[in-house]
Amino acid sequence: MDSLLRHMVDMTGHRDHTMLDISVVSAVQELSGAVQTRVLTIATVCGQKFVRPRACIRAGGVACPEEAQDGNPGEPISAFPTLAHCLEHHDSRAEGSGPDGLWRLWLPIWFGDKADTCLEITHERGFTGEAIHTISGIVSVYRNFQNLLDYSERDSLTGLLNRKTFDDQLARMLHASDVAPLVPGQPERRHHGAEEKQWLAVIDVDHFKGVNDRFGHLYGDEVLILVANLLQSSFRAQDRVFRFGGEEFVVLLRSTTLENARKIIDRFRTNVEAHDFPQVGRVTVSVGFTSIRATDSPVVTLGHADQALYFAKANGRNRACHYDELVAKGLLQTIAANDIAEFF
Ligand SMILES: Nc1nc2c(ncn2[C@@H]2O[C@H](COP(=O)(O)OP(=O)(O)OP(=O)(O)O)[C@@H](O)[C@H]2O)c(=O)[nH]1
Repeated sequence: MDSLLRHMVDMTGHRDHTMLDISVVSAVQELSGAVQTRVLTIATVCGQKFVRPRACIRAGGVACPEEAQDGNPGEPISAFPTLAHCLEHHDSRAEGSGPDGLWRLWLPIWFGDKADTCLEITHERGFTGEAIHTISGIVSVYRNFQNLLDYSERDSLTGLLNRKTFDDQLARMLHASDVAPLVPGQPERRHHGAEEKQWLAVIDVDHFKGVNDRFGHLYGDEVLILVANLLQSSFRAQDRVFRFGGEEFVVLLRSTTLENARKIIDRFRTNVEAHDFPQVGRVTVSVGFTSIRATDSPVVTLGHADQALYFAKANGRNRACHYDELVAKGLLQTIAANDIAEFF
């Protein structure tokens, strides 16, 4: 019992999804004597379900997060027929033995009718009723805590990630293996296509004060919710979309070329322009974007995107401007890091 309590204290002490995943696999692994315990992400891509490990621990091994690989959604759910059947029937658990002779227990984490996380426990023998009871208890605490973390990371109006989460996500992006630190005097090392980079875009709704003044705050709020929906449908699953507050949004775009970043951002801008907003009609957005360099602090990167956004606002609105291009053309001055810090 002491061990169970220790694991519960450890699990609920985290304020981060990755650490929470690691502590749940460690707890289940130790208490059930399993061969392997994994947290799986169940992602839906183009209507098809895929399964990807997110954290894993093996007998005698060390728990570790599994790195998501860009563009790889994981294995198709058809490789997990028992789990697929369980999800289809909204069951709370499923068990079965595999071709390797090992026994597996799957416990999907249901939120309403959606389960995008599942615990998988592999054992040499079947599970006793008592073991399933204990594991299910741990999974319930994990589920509640995950819900709490989600709530604290999201903006209550739009459901997008909030400003508080941004610094952490940007730091992770900077530490990801595909962002190579720049060594002065040496060319940038790249892991994907020659021109692939990470990008940060700041998006601001044009003349939003006018929307509130003419139609009232309720319609203003609805515009923000619809813009958030358009953001989520216009960007890819591996990109991250945040509401920074008010009518300002930020997107982190993963590994893509300048040409693609421009195309994706412009597709979003035209999607907003073409959308018929109830009562309000036409709404437009301005965007400033910049590449993310490992040598620049988050404040400097945000400052660059903001400078490009203000240029877009001052030059007609309803347009997307690229910071580095404006600087190269002499249309923007680079501001020293100290001066940018004073703005924030
Ligand atoms: N409805 C609603 N309005 C908000 C919210 N947060 C901020 N606002 C309003 O957003 C407006 C922002 O106006 P401004 O910063 O003057 O900018 P703008 O009118 O969009 O003009 P430009 O950015 O120059 O195109 C203000 O009137 C705020 O009160 C919110 O959550 N809901």
